[in-house]
Amino acid sequence: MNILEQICADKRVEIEERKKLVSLADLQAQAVESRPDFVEALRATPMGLIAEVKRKSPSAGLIRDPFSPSGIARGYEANGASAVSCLMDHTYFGGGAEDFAEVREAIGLPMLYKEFVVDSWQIAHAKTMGASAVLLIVGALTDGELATFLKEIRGIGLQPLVEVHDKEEMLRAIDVGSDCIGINNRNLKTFVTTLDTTFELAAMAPAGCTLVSESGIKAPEDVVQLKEAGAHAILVGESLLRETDPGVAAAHLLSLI
Ligand SMILES: O=C(O)c1ccccc1NCC(=O)[C@H](O)[C@H](O)COP(=O)(O)O
Repeated sequence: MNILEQICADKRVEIEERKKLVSLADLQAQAVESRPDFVEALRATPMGLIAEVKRKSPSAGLIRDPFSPSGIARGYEANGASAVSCLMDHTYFGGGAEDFAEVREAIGLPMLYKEFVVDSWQIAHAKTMGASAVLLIVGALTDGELATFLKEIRGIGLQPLVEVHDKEEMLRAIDVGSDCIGINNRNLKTFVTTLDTTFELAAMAPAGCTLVSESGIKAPEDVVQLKEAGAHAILVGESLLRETDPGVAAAHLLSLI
């Protein structure tokens, strides 16, 4: 089993346990305020920045300690981020609902529910948490699951960010009608990370689609190259979180755009 399969297998068990405490119907019955538009925010500047809040990852290990989700997110907001991605997974990324709620309270930017979605429960949960967008990883889903989850996310007024890593996944994302596609430069099976993934796949994105380049983005020059390749936005975590002031690092990353 590769790491993505392992995370998703564990996630299915976790969600079954969580459903025993809060059912899908309970989540769907909760009244929720509408949240700011994620895609509109990404398209409002020459290069949208989705800045990530995560403590650790399987590829990088511990990234930042001590860790203040709200402090980091406020820094991102003050320094030009368009949206914040918050990791929901605790086991592998050290995140969770507490981090998401803390960030939600601290900032007004749209938030991405960055999770390994394998069950409709998570989509309803994203809405109750105040997310604007939900990640769907094509490599972790069947075509049927992808279509169902995409419809459910849109049906409750949220926006799907559909993540791909190769040509076949890009075609699957397009076939199902994705209009916001994230090209992950990291192979989630091997952890090999190269911006060439975006350079190779960007031209496949349909006209009108919002294109996000994800992972391994470190320097202002990377951002210029990704924009030239057709990316409208970038998703960045580790390179910001390893700096003393992640907000200032975010501003620097966008400094050549
Ligand atoms: O990053 C990992 O190790 C990882 C492993 C398995 C599944 C997902 C994983 N990462 C998710 C991401 O791709 C990143 O959190 C995101 O794109 C930001 O990447 P980076 O700027 O390189 O932190």
